[in-house]
Amino acid sequence: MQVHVVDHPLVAHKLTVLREATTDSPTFRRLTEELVTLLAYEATREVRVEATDITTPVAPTTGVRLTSPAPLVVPILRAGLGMLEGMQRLLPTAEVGFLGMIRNEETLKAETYAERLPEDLSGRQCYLLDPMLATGGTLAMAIDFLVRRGIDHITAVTLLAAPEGVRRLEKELEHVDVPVTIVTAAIDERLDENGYIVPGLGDAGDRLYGVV
Ligand SMILES: O=P(O)(O)OC[C@H]1O[C@H](OP(=O)(O)OP(=O)(O)O)[C@H](O)[C@@H]1O
Ligand SMILES: O=c1cc[nH]c(=O)[nH]1
Ligand SMILES: [Mg+2]
Repeated sequence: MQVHVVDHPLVAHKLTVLREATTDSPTFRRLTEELVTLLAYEATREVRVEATDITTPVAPTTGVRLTSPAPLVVPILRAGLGMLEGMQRLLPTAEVGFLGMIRNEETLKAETYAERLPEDLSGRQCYLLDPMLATGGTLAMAIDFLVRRGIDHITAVTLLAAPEGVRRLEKELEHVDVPVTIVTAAIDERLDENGYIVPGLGDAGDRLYGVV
């Protein structure tokens, strides 16, 4: 597994405003989208392309275009939904599938409550979207699910990651053949006793969509 922390002053600035407890929900949603677009630029470095012949107004030349089928983008509901538009801005032709997952607040174990993905995922490249990699349980379960369905290249885009979650994913993915990359805006200090990232930004889903 590769971990890529995007080191850029604009990312750091937007993340700082996002973290602030006083940032309201509309601003939080807008900043999430903007951050994802910046992260997506890095996350799509290995997007599959193929050579294509074109003719400019001046001369024929060879360029590249995204291979078909287009990559699959999978936001993990709820909070990952806030990242979808930012990702689609860079990959407008991507197909979108959905995974609904929730972490049990007591056991911290992830559960899947919804799944809507294309039937055939074999040989597909996938971008998983979830702002928070905390214990890593949610992403580990999502990655396992996608690999079993045939996805053969995964990039998970997160806003924040905890060192504990990154270590867990590294361990759990040791025997997974599919290449997995985590692209994140920051790796924070630690998890607290409730499994929240410290300093973090609180509950991403609640800050995007309200407390349920
Ligand atoms: O790494 P983990 O310890 O598994 O925690 C991270 C998960 O927790 C949050 O979702 P939550 O369960 O709060 O659902 P929500 O998006 O509906 O708020 C977050 O969006 C991740 O999916
Ligand atoms: O800090 C955290 C941990 C899990 N989920 C969140 O939304 N925030
Ligand atoms: Mg939540």
